[in-house]
Amino acid sequence: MTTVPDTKDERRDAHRALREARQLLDPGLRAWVRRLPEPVARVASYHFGWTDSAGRPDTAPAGKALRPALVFGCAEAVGGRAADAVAPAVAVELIHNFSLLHDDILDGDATRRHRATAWAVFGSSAALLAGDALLNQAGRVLAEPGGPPHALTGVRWLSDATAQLIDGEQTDLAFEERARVSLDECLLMTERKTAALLACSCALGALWGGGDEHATETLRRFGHHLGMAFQLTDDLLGIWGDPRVTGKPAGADLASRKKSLPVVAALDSGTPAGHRLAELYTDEEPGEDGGVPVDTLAALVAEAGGRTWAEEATAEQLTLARGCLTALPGPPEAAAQLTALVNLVADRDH
Ligand SMILES: CC(C)=CCC/C(C)=C/CC/C(C)=C/COP(=O)(O)OP(=O)(O)O
Repeated sequence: MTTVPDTKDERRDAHRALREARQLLDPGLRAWVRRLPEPVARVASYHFGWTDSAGRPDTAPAGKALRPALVFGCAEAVGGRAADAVAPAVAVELIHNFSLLHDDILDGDATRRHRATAWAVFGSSAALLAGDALLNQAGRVLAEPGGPPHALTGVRWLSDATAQLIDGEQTDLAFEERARVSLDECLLMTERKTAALLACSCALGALWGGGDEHATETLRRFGHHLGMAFQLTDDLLGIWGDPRVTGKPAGADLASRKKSLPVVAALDSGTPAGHRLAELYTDEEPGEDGGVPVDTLAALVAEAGGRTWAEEATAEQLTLARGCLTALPGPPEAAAQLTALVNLVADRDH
């Protein structure tokens, strides 16, 4: 959504990195999901796009695998091998998908990745338990007997990131009940809900790649900035994204009165459009017919400067992320691949 100095080559590199991450990740991820009891294995398998609602093999979109790509990229950026970092890549993808399964129930979202959400197909109880099962498997993946000596550190980091994710989610939900939320509060919620897991993915990759403390903490910071930019873009797509590309209904965040970053920036702007938006957000709850058209709300967010603020904040976070990649100990191609992923986040449309 933001204009970046991108090239076709970089974009091709980034897509290749995501494809390769998916290939390296999938056998391990499938094996850990297969170990789950029925019916949670079937619900999880549907959620990942491997089977349809009747349990028949399917090839539905399984997600971008951004977090695993960061694990692998950061392992290589400190001079290690991506193939040695499969366990943390599987673990972060399990946590990510636990959070999506639960998030769809909490938000009542009926569509994800262009198909019906797991709860919409199998019911809330089944989807809730499938999420629980993925969360539990993530810890097991890292704590497997015979793992590396730093495995326990990895378990602690992942557990810390998951605690932040849960806290961020509950804060996000609490915002919906509040008339006013400050931008600082919203940024902190974003850091916890989204950036913490991306930062952890990068740190785990560096740890499994044998990086020293300085490189590992630099890459954790890289993941934090990339995560902030990722959620800012997600919030922009949640209002102005093309539903045919995002796989979610148009303006879904506005219809559910989410206090996402562009909305909070608009509400905080002190402009007439911001005041009008505040009246509509609090006084007119979405009714049977959806209440105020989301187009009206989206126009007010833009008029109050919320869209421009979010685009500028995204660009700032991406610049900070790129700045973390200048002096890494691994081969330059590995840092270049991470830069390509940054540009892909900058340019993402789903
Ligand atoms: C505890 C709990 C319920 C937490 C919820 C946290 C939550 C859903 C945060 C949103 C993060 C986000 C932008 C996900 C989309 O990731 P993506 O675009 O990488 O997804 P993909 O895998 O489909 O590509």
